[in-house]
Amino acid sequence: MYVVIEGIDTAGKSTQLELLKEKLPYAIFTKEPGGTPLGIKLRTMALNGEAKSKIAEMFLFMADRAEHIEEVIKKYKNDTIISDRSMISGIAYASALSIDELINLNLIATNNTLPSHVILLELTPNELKFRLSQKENDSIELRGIDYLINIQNRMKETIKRLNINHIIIDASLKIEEIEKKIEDFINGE
Ligand SMILES: Nc1ncnc2c1ncn2[C@@H]1O[C@H](COP(=O)(O)OP(=O)(O)OP(=O)(O)O)[C@@H](O)[C@H]1O
Ligand SMILES: Cc1cn([C@H]2C[C@H](O)[C@@H](COP(=O)(O)O)O2)c(=O)[nH]c1=O
Repeated sequence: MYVVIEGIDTAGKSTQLELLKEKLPYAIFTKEPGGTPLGIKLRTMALNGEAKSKIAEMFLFMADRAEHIEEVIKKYKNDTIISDRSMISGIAYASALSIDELINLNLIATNNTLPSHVILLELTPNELKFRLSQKENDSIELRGIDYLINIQNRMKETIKRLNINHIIIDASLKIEEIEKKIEDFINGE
């Protein structure tokens, strides 16, 4: 089982992952970007805004993804893998290209490996504004509310086009309510 938790910055992914770690101690927890030794270096480059070209930035994330698929997802394919982000973020955030072009490029990077379960935490613009105001923002978060809400719409469109098994959860619900919905989805209920 290859489960991914998706959502724009501050949607609550880390909060839910911490709860899942307690519940599923046998699962492999991983993330993009930065789930491998090479990925840690690529993550720093991408998030520090070192690439001036949007296409170069996209390839930094895509190199991270290709390494992550090979070194983590394929290696543990018979286990329960839970990943913070996936190619869905890759396609949604790389808004310089069309979704169809990005699907093709990402299927090369992932060797056609798709998640079996996608959990998307969906934020309202107001809740996003509040949560961003409560933290120090990295170079991507500094792009603002409209940018991130557009990315969230692209995430929904990407999930639709890939036709993946998924659940969209209102990220403003109470933490325990979200936790229960995720648990039921993973357990196939
Ligand atoms: N259901 C919730 N209701 C209210 N606040 C929440 C909820 N879930 C998480 N938060 C708060 O929102 C903030 C962002 O949460 P978290 O770090 O889990 O998000 P994230 O999706 O992992 O963010 P990022 O992608 O930026 O790392 C934290 O302050 C967290 O406590
Ligand atoms: C996979 C991926 C991620 N991003 C962006 C999304 C976030 O702003 C950061 C990652 O930070 P997090 O705290 O680990 O969530 O990177 C992106 O732009 N492109 C991608 O492919």
